[in-house]
Amino acid sequence: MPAASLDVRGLSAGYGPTVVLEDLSFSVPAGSRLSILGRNGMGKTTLLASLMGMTRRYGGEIRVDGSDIASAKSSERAMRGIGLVPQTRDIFRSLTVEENLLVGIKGRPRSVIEEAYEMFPRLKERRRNLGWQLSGGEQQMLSTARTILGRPSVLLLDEPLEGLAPVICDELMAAFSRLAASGEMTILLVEQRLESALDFADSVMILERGRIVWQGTSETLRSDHELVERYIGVGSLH
Ligand SMILES: Nc1ncnc2c1ncn2[C@@H]1O[C@H](COP(=O)(O)OP(=O)(O)OP(=O)(O)O)[C@@H](O)[C@H]1O
Repeated sequence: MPAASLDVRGLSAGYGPTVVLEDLSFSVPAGSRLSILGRNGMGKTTLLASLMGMTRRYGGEIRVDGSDIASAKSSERAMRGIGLVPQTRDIFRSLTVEENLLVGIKGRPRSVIEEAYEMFPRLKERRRNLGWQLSGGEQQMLSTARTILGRPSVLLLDEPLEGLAPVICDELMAAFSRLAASGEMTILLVEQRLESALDFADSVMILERGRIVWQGTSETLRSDHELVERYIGVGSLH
């Protein structure tokens, strides 16, 4: 599937009776990259989960290449091109790397696993290791690779760098940039590391208490220290 556009209009969502996201509207053109920023607990994970159909929706539209998927179940959204790499790095701990990847190929030939190994050569070295034997960085690579083997047209990455060593973060960000440059996916990245988020994205959205408080280009945000301090935190930019 080629990259798809994402248009969200008036999205309100939450958990049970709790409304977390209120009236969000934004657009991400096909093949572009959006970083989603904001302090802890502001609704970033809830937004990605809502795009994947894992929360309760109170209203609004979610259009992928123009067609509304807001009422579709998670499994149907996955079929229609949404792929989520969750913050929890969901992998099967008792399966090998290769078995985990086989789960992600969705009916494509087994040989496509090589695409994952090309993206993350470390996974090839570890292909017979069990999920629980992997480092945090390798688990993130596996979780990402498994989602990507399903060829999503809109990829959602939830804090992929959390808790990882700088050298692994660089490796992952380079892989995400290569994916974005391929033009095959539209990518939404939730990331606390501001420099990485700005380097990666064309545009940025800041959430505060479940609302969008700022949208603009990475360049504009990078040069506006007051804005960064107000919504993200003092000393976030180096
Ligand atoms: N399963 C849940 N049930 C009820 N409330 C929840 C649930 N998950 C998150 N929340 C609440 O929703 C709000 C937004 O949380 P969310 O995890 O989306 O924020 P976040 O910006 O991703 O934060 P972080 O950077 O810490 O991951 C918080 O007030 C949180 O307590």
